[in-house]
Amino acid sequence: MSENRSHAVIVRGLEVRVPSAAKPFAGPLPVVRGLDLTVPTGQVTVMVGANGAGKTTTLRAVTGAHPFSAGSIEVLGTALGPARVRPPQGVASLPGISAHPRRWTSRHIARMRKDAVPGFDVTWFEELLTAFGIPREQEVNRLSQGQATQLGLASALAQDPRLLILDEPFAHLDPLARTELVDVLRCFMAGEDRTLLIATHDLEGMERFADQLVMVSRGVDVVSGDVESLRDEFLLCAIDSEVTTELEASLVGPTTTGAGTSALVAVDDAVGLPTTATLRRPDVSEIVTHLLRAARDDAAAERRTAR
Ligand SMILES: Nc1ncnc2c1ncn2[C@@H]1O[C@H](COP(=O)(O)OP(=O)(O)OP(=O)(O)O)[C@@H](O)[C@H]1O
Repeated sequence: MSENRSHAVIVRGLEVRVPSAAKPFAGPLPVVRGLDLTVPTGQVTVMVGANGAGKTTTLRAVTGAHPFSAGSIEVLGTALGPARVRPPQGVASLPGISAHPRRWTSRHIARMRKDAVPGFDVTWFEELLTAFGIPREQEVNRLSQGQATQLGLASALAQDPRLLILDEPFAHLDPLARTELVDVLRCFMAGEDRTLLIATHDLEGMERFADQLVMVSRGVDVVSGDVESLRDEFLLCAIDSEVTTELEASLVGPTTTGAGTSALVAVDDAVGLPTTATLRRPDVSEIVTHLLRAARDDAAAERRTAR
């Protein structure tokens, strides 16, 4: 299998610039700065990162909704030009490329999608709306934020895409709707040749669902790999004794509370821990939380050094 067939998305050295809010007359500033991303075909890739890390901007570039200034993007074997473009056929995303007129109802959207998107399955769209409990005649501008998200998801899923790109699909969903969406996405992935790229802060229920993890910090990918390998690479340790500077150097993203210090530690470094330390295998959410803390602490240390 060529790399293009084995990867639904290949991003190399991506740079995306946005206008500076602080200096509106200055040129656009890069907020994605040399990012690499590969999304294996047939797998679920989860993109994580702190607020403002550049996840949405990256996904907008990958869906052709935002121009990029350097690097390359290939989606389903098609190279995207640096200008704003339509994504190749077979790609659906949330939020979609075009916003719907605010007075439209789901019936208008079904009609428009059916005409515009080859393979749009109106029956599946209607079934998803029923499952999500979206009122058919409600105007889009009168839907709650969670319902608007569900409408967008139904519209994306009914396109029967090979590649589904979702930015924060769980935001605004109640716990039941969230759980049901994970089930819908599991069904989607059970289909042949399906790939999911999802940016989320919410990793609950992602065990045994997420295959690949990409962590973005300040516009670059700082960690990427398959979830099970990352879980094998680290242990979660709890230390209830004093953490010396030497010991701290081997801890990843440590946090100290009254109950002691908790951190990730590379499996090879675990031998250097105090004998009273307890160790166990971390889950995805724990890995991400500690890696995010490590990235934030590194950024703060860099800023201090630069002063
Ligand atoms: N249109 C814009 N104009 C100016 N700045 C922007 C614009 N879009 C994004 N940015 C800036 O780019 C940076 C990255 O934003 P982005 O939305 O990609 O982050 P994110 O990782 O998706 O964050 P979050 O998790 O909070 O959604 C932020 O500093 C943001 O303020």
